[in-house]
Amino acid sequence: MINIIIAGPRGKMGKAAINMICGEDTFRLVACIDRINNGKTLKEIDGLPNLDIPIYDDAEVCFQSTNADVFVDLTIPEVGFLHTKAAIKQGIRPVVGTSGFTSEQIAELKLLVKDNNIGGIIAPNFAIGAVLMMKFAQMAAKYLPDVEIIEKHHDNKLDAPSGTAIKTAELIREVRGYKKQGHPEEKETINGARGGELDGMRIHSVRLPGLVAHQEVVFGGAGQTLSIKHDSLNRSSFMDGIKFSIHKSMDLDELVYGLENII
Ligand SMILES: NC(=O)C1=CN([C@@H]2O[C@H](COP(=O)(O)OP(=O)(O)OC[C@H]3O[C@@H](n4cnc5c(N)ncnc54)[C@H](OP(=O)(O)O)[C@@H]3O)[C@@H](O)[C@H]2O)C=CC1
Ligand SMILES: O=C(O)C1=N[C@H](C(=O)O)C[C@H](O)C1
Repeated sequence: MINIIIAGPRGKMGKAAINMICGEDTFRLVACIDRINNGKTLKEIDGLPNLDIPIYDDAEVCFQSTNADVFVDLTIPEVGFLHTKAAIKQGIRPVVGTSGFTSEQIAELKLLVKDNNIGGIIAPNFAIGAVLMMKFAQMAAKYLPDVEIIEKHHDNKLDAPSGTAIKTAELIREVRGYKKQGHPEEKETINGARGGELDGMRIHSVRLPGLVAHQEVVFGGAGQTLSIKHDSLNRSSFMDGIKFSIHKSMDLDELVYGLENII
């Protein structure tokens, strides 16, 4: 039995993850972290399972008072980072879905995990289709190095570009390095028209109501283009990846960044 704490239980991902965890025979939800509802239990919150699971607003108090194996964070980067540090210091294995951590923060967490002799996972995207899209894009970039990334999300998303778009660009960078793209003398007449830039790759973030999570990686070569596209149509797309990561985190002895490294 794996004892699990979740932060962000009222969020879109938190709710879906709680339902998934409560339906698994080998998982036991033991506490939640929520900035409101301290001292209440899950069953007192509308839309959450009718369970006597305690809720804490203070992550450190939660980790010190609860016997847990794995901590799942589905919040926002600023608090998610603090939660994750506190969990690791308590020897609780992190499974982080929250996007928007900087590379410096990820490096700091990797060291902390090593120092505490545990393992864990930070996954910019838990959907297997998205992981394949990123890997296929990395394969294609070896042959078609001119590439732009278009990610589209719901308009409640706080971070831009998405964690998935950053991870995609990082994977492509591993095979092609820096490459200046577009006309050498191109100029924006409206700021941001060419998107954000990572090692010469342009990343365009679209935010609209009605969208969930979508990304297209577009390659261009002489007389041809190649598009690799993934769509998450609802949040069930992420649940198998979270389930897998919780199990896998129990065997890891390092903090892995990206599901592609362990599937
Ligand atoms: N890795 C993956 O596959 C996926 C990752 N994500 C990421 O997961 C995270 C959550 O996404 P989603 O569920 O859609 O977002 P929601 O906005 O629906 O939920 C976010 C949760 O975080 C809580 N929260 C926000 N601010 C604070 C704060 N200052 N202190 C404590 N809690 C806070 C919210 O509580 P409150 O209501 O009080 O603000 C809410 O419960 C995001 O970072 C998103 O990018 C999303 C989908 C897939
Ligand atoms: O906020 C979201 O919704 C998502 N966030 C993750 C990201 O930033 O890549 C994963 C997925 O795209 C959904």
